[in-house]
Amino acid sequence: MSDTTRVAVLGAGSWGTALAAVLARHGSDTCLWGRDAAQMTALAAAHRNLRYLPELELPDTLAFTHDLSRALANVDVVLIVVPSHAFATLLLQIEPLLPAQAAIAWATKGFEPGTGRFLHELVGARYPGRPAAVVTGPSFAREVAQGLPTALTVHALDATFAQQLAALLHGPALRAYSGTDVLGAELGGAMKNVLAVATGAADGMQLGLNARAGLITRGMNEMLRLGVALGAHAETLMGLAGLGDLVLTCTGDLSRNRRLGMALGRGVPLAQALAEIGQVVESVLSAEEVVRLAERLDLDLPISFHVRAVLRGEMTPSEGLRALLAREQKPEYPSGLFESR
Ligand SMILES: NC(=O)C1=CN([C@@H]2O[C@H](COP(=O)(O)OP(=O)(O)OC[C@H]3O[C@@H](n4cnc5c(N)ncnc54)[C@H](OP(=O)(O)O)[C@@H]3O)[C@@H](O)[C@H]2O)C=CC1
Ligand SMILES: O=C(CO)COP(=O)(O)O
Repeated sequence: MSDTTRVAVLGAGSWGTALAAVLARHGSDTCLWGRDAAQMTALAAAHRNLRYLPELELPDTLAFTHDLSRALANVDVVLIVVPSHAFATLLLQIEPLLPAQAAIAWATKGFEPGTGRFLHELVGARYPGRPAAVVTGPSFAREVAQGLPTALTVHALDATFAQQLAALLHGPALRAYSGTDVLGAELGGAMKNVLAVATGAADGMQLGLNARAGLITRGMNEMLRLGVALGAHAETLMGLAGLGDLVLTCTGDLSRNRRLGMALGRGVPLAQALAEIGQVVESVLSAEEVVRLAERLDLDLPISFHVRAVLRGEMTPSEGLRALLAREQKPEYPSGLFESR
């Protein structure tokens, strides 16, 4: 990459806006793209994202556009931050516009809906051989926007690219680590959203702190079981991309997935809870894909399974909880660490 890296951030929601501001502040030549022309004009005029992140004053050096070809002209790196349901379509849209050498990164947490495919699989299939990286870790956009200390991690098969992208993000209040376990990093970020619905629901039902800790720990076990079976490295899942983000999302009320669980636990219908949150809540789609992957591998992931059932409206949170508590008594690790069924 040249001295000043040109980055296009695609997706002008809360996380795309926060990441674009960080990149611009830390010296990258950054352009933020959003699909809504009126919103992008308003953003450029106010130098704030009044809809998604009103508290953040955006740096003067950040450019804005709703024109994809303008956003992608001569870029070194494209960073995709749209919700997972929009990811595949956007990959298709950028194909004719992306410079041949540009690297592809994403901070989206989720899967391709309906297939269980990871986002790196979509990127790899469409752009074989390109440097590709996922940016993940425990990071509420609002806290990053406020300049509060945050640790992120960037994983790419190409360690040099992971390190280069981490260096672009890294700054006084943002520690960016790097690694090469793309699958593990993606799985952690997607699965913690599903597990946060469970802890949120328990908290919404006022089941206490013991229940919360039990669900987080047994949820971590599910993440490890599925991750290791898929080929993830356990240490990735025990790090920022897994445990770190699981703890944040299961305990932090800024989490939309936790808030969804809390609302469901209080008896609020799903549609009403989603409307009140008013932003993307990835667990609704990810729960389907986590269970799909587990079934493919013949793994029993009871918390994830019951979250999916509650999100499908097949059972209430209290029925889900009763079913979890009624499971047979057994050793904590029946067939060795991370391999229990
Ligand atoms: N917010 C956070 O703290 C973090 C979020 N993430 C992840 O980042 C991803 C994006 O989340 P976040 O920014 O929070 O979501 P928000 O709900 O804040 O914003 C979603 C953004 O995506 C845009 N969008 C929706 N559909 C499309 C589409 N089809 N094409 C283009 N743009 C689209 C929306 O545009 P419009 O306004 O026009 O609808 C909006 O700008 C998610 O996968 C999330 O899990 C990861 C880490 C932290
Ligand atoms: O991924 C996040 C923090 O790391 C944001 O979590 P929510 O999507 O639940 O708000």
